[in-house]
Amino acid sequence: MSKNLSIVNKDLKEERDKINFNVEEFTNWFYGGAEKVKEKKYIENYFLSDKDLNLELDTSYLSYKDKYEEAVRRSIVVYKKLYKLHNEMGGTHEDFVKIMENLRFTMGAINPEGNPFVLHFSMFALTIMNMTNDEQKAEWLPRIFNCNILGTYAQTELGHGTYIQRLETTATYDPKTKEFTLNSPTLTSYKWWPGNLGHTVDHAIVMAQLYSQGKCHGIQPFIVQLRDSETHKPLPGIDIGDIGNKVGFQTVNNGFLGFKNVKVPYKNMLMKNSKLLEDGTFIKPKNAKLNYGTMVIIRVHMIIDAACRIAKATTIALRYSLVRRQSPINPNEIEPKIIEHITQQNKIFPGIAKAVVFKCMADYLTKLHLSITQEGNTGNLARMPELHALSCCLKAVCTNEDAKTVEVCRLSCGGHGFLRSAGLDDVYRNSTAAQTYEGENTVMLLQAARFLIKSFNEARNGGSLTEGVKYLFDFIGRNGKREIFDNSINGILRAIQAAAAGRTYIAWKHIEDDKRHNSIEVATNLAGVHLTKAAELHGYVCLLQVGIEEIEKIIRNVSPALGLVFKNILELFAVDLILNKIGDVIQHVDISNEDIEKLEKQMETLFKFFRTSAIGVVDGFDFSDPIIDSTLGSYDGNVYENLINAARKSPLNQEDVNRTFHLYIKPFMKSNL
Ligand SMILES: CCCCCCCCCC/C=C\CCCCCCCC(=O)SCCNC(=O)CCNC(=O)[C@H](O)C(C)(C)COP(=O)(O)OP(=O)(O)OC[C@H]1O[C@@H](n2cnc3c(N)ncnc32)[C@H](O)[C@@H]1OP(=O)(O)O
Ligand SMILES: Cc1cc2nc3c(=O)[nH]c(=O)nc-3n(C[C@H](O)[C@H](O)[C@H](O)COP(=O)(O)OP(=O)(O)OC[C@H]3O[C@@H](n4cnc5c(N)ncnc54)[C@H](O)[C@@H]3O)c2cc1C
Repeated sequence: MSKNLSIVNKDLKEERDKINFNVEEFTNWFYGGAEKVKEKKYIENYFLSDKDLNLELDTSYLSYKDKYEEAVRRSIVVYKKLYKLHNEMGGTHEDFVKIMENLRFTMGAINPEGNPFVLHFSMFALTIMNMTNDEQKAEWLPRIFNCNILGTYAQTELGHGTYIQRLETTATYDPKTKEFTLNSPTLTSYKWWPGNLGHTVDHAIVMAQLYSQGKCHGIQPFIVQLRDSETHKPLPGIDIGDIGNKVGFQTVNNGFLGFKNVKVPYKNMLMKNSKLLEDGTFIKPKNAKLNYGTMVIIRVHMIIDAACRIAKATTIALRYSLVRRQSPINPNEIEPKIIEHITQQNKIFPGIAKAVVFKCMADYLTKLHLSITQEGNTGNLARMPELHALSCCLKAVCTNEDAKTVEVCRLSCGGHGFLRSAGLDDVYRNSTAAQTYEGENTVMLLQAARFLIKSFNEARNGGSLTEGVKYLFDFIGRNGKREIFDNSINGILRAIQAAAAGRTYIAWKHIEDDKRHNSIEVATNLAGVHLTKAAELHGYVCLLQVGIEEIEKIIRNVSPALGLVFKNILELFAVDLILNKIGDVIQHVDISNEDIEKLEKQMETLFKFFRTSAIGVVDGFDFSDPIIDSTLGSYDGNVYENLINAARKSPLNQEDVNRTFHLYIKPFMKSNL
C-alpha cells in the first residue's frame, strides 16, 4: 500500500477541501479528549513502528499453523514492549489499562485474525480481579500481570454454551485431602471454544459443577493449571488441543479440554461470591448470578468494539466511494464519484451515524457499569438485573447491526470489496463472531425480554420502573389508543418507544393467553419471536434515547460547526431507524402515508447536508493506514495503485510460470484427450 501521504488522490483532496468543521475536534470527542488522542497516537506508533513485527508479511497467505506461530511471535514482541512502555510511563495500574485499551485496536493490525493471548488479558485477568478473595488476589494477580502464568476462561462445553447451568464438568471436594477432583464425565462435557486454550496458555478459569457433602452446588469458577510450567506438556489427566479451522479468529487458538481425575487445591476455587468452608460446607452467594460477572463486563466492552468495526468499515467504503467513478447520472456528463448515486449514500451514511451513536452508548454503559459495580461492592445488588438486561440487549443489537453494516460496506465497494486487501473480510468475520460469543444474540435478546415483561407487569400493577423502561407507562396510560406521530427527534423516539412497548404488550398477551393451556415456560417459548422483537426495539429505544441525551450535551460543548454535524448525524440515525422499523411503528403509532413520505424526503435532505461532512467524520475516526490496512480505504485514496501493488505480492506472482503448468496443464493440453 502507498505510504506517501503527500500525494493524495485529487478527488479525495477536493472532498477534504470542502469540509466545514474541525476534524481534530471530532477526533478529540471520539477518543475522549486531546490528551487521549495524543496517547493513542503515541502508543499506536510505539508498537506499529517496530520492525521486529515484520508487518510487511501478509499473513493471510500463510498456512493455519504458520499463521498461529506468527501471531504468537508478533504478540510476544508486543507484550515485551508493553512492559517496557509500562515501566517508562510510571508503572501504575492505570497506565497498564491505558496501554491495553489502545492496544486492543492496534493489535487488530498486528494480528488481523485474532490475538492468541486475548483471553489472558481480558476474561482471565478480569475474573481473577473480580471474583477472588484478598489472599487469592495476592497469590495470582502478580503472576498474571508478569505473565509468569498465562490463562483463559473455560466455560463453554461441546454440549452446552448457552445454558450454562447444565455444564457437565465436575469438581468434587474432599475435605480429607482439601482438594477438588475435576472430571469430564462425558464427551459433551469437554470444554470447547475457549480462546487461547489449544496450545498457548498453561492455566484456565474452569467453570465446573461443585459437588460437596454429596450435593451439587451449581457452577463455580476454579483456577486450574493445565500444562507444565517448564515443558508446556499437558499435566496428567489433561486432554487438550486446538478445535481446528473456523470461519474467522484463525489465530485465537480456540481449544478443547477434558479432565480425568485432575486434582486442584482447595485455595483454587474463586471465593469472592460463593464460599466453601474447608470442611466442605457450601455458603451461597448473595446472588447466584454474581459468578456471571465477567461475561457482563465483556458484553459492555463489546459495544465500543462494534462501534469501531463500523467506523473502520465505513471509512473504507466512504473513501473508496469518493475516488471510484462509475456510471454517469446524466448520460452526457462525466462519470461521477459513486457516492453521487443516492443509493450509495443510503448504504454508507447511516452506518457512519451508527458508529457515532454506538460510541455514545458505549460511554453511557461503561459509566453505568462502573456505578452499578460500585454499588455492588457495598453489598447493594439491586440494579444487577437492569445492567444484565441492558448489556445483553445492546450486545445483541449492536453486534447484529455491526455485522449487517460491515457487509453493506463490503457490497458498496463492488468487486474490489471482495478482495482480502480491501480489508473488510476480517472486520466482518470479527463482527459475526461477536454475534455468537459472549452469549448468542437471540438468547441475549430473550434475557432482555424477561426484564421487559417483568417491567410491563410492574407497570400494569402501578409499581415503579427503572428510567430506561418508563415509556411502558405511557403505553399503558394510552389505554389502547395509538401514539400520535410528530416529525421531530423526540417524536421519532416516542414512535419507537410506542413500537417497543406495543410489541412487549403483544408478547405479554401471547404469554397470558397461552398460560391458560400451558406452563409459563412453554407459553414464554411460544411468544419467543415477539419477545426478541420487543427486546430489539427496546435496544433501539435505548440507543436513540442515549444518543439524543449525549449528543445534546456534546452540541453544548463543541463549536457550532461541529454541533451541526452532530445534529445531522443524530437525525440520520433517527430517521434511518424509523424508516427501517416502519412496519412495527405502523402497528402502534398513528402515522400517515404523508408522514412517511416526509421522513423519506427528510432522509434525502439529511444526505445532502452530510455529503460534505462525511469525509471529515470518517477522517475524524482517525484510523491510521496500518490500522485501516485497506487498499480501498487508505488516507491517500490511491486505490488503483494500492490494488495492483497488493496483487503483485500474491505468492503466485513471484514466478512467471507456475510448476503446475509443466506438471499437469501442459501434459493435459498435449494429450489430445
Ligand atoms: C487487565 C486489564 C483489563 C483490561 C480490560 C480489557 C477488556 C478487553 C475487552 C476485550 C473484548 C473482547 C475480547 C474478548 C474475547 C471474548 C471471547 C468470548 C468469550 C466467551 O464467549 S465466554 C462464554 C460466554 N458465554 C455466555 O455468554 C453464556 C450465555 N449464557 C448465559 O449468560 C446464561 O446461561 C443465561 C442465558 C443468562 C441464563 O442463565 P441461567 O440459566 O443461570 O439463568 P435463568 O434463565 O435461570 O435465570 C435468568 C435470571 O437470571 C438473571 N441473570 C442472568 N444473568 C445475570 C447476570 N449476569 N446478572 C444479573 N442477573 C442475571 C436474569 O435477569 C434472570 O432474572 P429473572 O429470573 O428474570 O428475574
Ligand atoms: C469465536 C468464538 C469465541 C469463543 N470464545 C469462548 C471462550 O473464550 N470461552 C468460552 O467459554 N466460550 C467461548 N465461546 C463459546 C460461546 O460463548 C458460545 O458458543 C455461545 O455462548 C453460544 O452458545 P452455544 O454454542 O451453546 O450455542 P447454542 O446455545 O447451541 O445455540 C444454537 C442455537 O440455539 C438457539 N438457542 C439456544 N438456547 C436457546 C434459548 N434458550 N432460547 C432460544 N433459542 C436458543 C440459539 O439462539 C442458536 O440459534 C466462543 C465462541 C466463538 C464463536
